[in-house]
Amino acid sequence: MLTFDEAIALLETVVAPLRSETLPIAAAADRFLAKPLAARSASPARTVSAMDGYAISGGTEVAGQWFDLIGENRPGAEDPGSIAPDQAVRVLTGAPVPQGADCVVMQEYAEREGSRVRFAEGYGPATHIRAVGSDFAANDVLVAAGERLTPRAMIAAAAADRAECTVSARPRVAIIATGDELAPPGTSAERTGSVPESASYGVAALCEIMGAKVVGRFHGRDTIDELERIAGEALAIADCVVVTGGASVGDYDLARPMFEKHGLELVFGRIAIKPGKPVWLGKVGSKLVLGLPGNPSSAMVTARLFLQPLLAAMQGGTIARQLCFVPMSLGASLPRSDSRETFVRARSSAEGLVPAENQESGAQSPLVTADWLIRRPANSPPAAAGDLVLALPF
Ligand SMILES: Nc1nc2c(c(=O)[nH]1)N[C@H]1C(S)=C(S)[C@@H](COP(=O)(O)OP(=O)(O)OC[C@H]3O[C@@H](n4cnc5c(N)ncnc54)[C@H](O)[C@@H]3O)O[C@H]1N2
Ligand code: MOO
Repeated sequence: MLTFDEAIALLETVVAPLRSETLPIAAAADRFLAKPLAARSASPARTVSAMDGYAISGGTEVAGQWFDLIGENRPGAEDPGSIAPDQAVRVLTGAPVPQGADCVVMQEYAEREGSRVRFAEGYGPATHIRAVGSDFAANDVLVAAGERLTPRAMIAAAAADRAECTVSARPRVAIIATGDELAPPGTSAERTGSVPESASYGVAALCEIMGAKVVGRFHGRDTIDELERIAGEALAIADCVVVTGGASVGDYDLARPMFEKHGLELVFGRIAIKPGKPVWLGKVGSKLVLGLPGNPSSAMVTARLFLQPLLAAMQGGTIARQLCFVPMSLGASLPRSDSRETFVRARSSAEGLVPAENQESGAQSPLVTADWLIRRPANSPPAAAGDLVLALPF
């Protein structure tokens, strides 16, 4: 069996960024940039005040000295003017400072008398002046290709002063849940032996959060004819097909066979991880097919570990960014781990990461609060509260 890292390396070889499109900045939130976004001009474009106060020269050493107040600069003022050493200009936050000024004194320190102003001791050492280009220079790349336009990055994107940007198209994903026993939520109690189909709901939500568009949802019964037909329909409408269940070695595990007629080329199958051993990846022409185990915890863990990086990479994002495991402190102990590399579902708390009690692949209720995955190498010894572990937001 492959290791997790070997499987991810293979995934990286088969995923390519999709087509791109140009959008108005306002419509590009949450999308991945396909072309770098460079600043049209510097920010600030002129040297400006960071406070409401008075621009003077003489720095922070002139407490008590009177200055002649010769004018006022507001944000947007076209001509910043200039001052001599005994003069001051009233400035508002964001206003250009006059030539010759080297300090803005906050108005809380000012004493005004007619058209004169002086300042109390202690107004320094900050000069409250933002130098031209101190945030970024003209032509600086503010958002690199492959970055996502998060709410934070949207600020920088708009600050670049461009009306449009070029982003990757949203991957179209079709999801197929396989299994005779599955029933849509709300109908399972009506049929003895059925279980609510849950795995695809987590997968679909993850797709949306990752910027993909879910273009089809299918439920396939465990007959090869029906599954082959559904596989064909899903491949026709999607860039990526995710199939849940039927991934293991049982007589009715048809997730891979259903794509064989369509020309499936396997990229990897069966990984030495727990949960998620049966996860597999294939290609049908330019389309990717990801097979997730049916057990809901396994499906969600493998969606996080494989589908999330895959969707990012289809949009030009980096896989490493999606799999950045960070050192975290354990909030409770962990037993010795299995002979497979293990991804422990845990919830964050003020004490550190607390592993969920139920680590069964079929468990569903712990997923609500398990917001981290702890990565444990195969055969790890027991770990105690306070120990550092590597973990990934889940
Ligand atoms: N002899 C072996 N048996 C199993 C092995 C093995 O190596 N040898 N692997 C086990 C592992 S690990 C996993 S994980 C499961 C996964 O198997 P499948 O992907 O084939 O999943 P199914 O058999 O279709 O279903 C397993 C389980 O999950 C429920 N399920 C399936 N789909 C959904 C869904 N969309 N929503 C909710 N629940 C779902 C299904 O009813 C079963 O209970 O195989 C082990 N077996
Ligand atoms: O590897 Mo399976 O996903 O543990 O139950």
